[in-house]
Amino acid sequence: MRIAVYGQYYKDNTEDIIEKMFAVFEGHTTEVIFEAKFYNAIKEKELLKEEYATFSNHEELDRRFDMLISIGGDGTMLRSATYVRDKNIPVLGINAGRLGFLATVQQDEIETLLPLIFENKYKISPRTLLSLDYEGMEKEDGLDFALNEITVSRKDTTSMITVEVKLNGDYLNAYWADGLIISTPTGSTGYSLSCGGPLLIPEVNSLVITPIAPHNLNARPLVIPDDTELELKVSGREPQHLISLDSRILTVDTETSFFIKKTGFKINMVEFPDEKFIKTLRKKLLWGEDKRN
Ligand SMILES: NC(=O)c1ccc[n+]([C@@H]2O[C@H](COP(=O)([O-])OP(=O)(O)OC[C@H]3O[C@@H](n4cnc5c(N)ncnc54)[C@H](O)[C@@H]3O)[C@@H](O)[C@H]2O)c1
Ligand SMILES: Nc1ncnc2c1ncn2[C@@H]1O[C@H](COP(=O)(O)OP(=O)(O)OP(=O)(O)O)[C@@H](O)[C@H]1O
Repeated sequence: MRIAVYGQYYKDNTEDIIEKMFAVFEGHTTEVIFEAKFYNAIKEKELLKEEYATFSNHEELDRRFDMLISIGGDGTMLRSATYVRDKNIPVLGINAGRLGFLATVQQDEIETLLPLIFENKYKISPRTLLSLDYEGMEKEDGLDFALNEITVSRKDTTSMITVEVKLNGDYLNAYWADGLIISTPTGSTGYSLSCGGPLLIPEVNSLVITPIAPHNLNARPLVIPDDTELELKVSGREPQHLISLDSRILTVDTETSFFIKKTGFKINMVEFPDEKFIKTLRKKLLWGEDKRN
């Protein structure tokens, strides 16, 4: 099996994770490739018994790899998507962070769950992504699509912005707010949820438009079909505003029309039979903890 490994940080618990992971790899024919910066951090600590090949960007990650293992939190999973892009390489997240909605394999589950990938005992959960486009946009790496959400927000000001939204060319609304979130089902448990948006099961073919602190109190989160093409335009006191794609940020001139639609590819997340999305939801949202039910 050809496995790519990615992590953003080297922390105290990285050593334990790497050791457990390689203990599982032993006894299986594996070809491992590391993201270069993560590899250098691990190498410095003399954790590895042999030398490994590295990749530094998505072009260097070979399409024929069978899986990418992301070591970190949800933020690291989001960044993993920028390496995998349209390559169809399944992504498995080992959670070294806190919440772990996307990185679902906990550190103490590595020895029990990781062997299942060699026995083909896992499912793929395909996740919808969003793409961004506007005139003059520079297609920088990782700045043209999002797994969680695309957000517009104010920049260098406390005053609200007005976000005009059209759906397939039809005028929907002008949101007067701190910003607006266009979320995928995956992102529905992230920023959108914090702003009152609904939870969506990953397989649902929908997107959510969630205003961030709207001043018009009758503006509400709206669920739309995921084949909708959105056109947004921001006006406000400042000459520029921000657009975020997951954890990545762009500065854009106000009055620029920009377009959001789902990408032609999906990110394949690895899901184990005992770690399905609804179980993660129950665990993370503490459902069932209320002693009255
Ligand atoms: N107020 C908020 O809730 C808020 C604000 C900004 C960004 N975010 C989320 O953070 C993401 C970026 O992550 P980061 O690590 O770079 O930022 P970060 O370090 O600020 O972490 C944000 C938190 O959001 C969680 N998160 C990320 N994706 C999630 C998902 N799909 N479901 C449930 N929780 C999720 C992470 O586990 C983390 O606890 C954004 O895509 C956005 O969804 C949330
Ligand atoms: N490779 C790693 N090894 C060990 N610990 C890590 C690694 N990557 C991340 N962490 C720990 O997880 C924390 C969060 O990581 P990350 O930025 O990926 O996730 P996050 O978006 O903040 O999400 P979460 O809330 O799930 O932790 C880091 O501050 C760090 O403590």
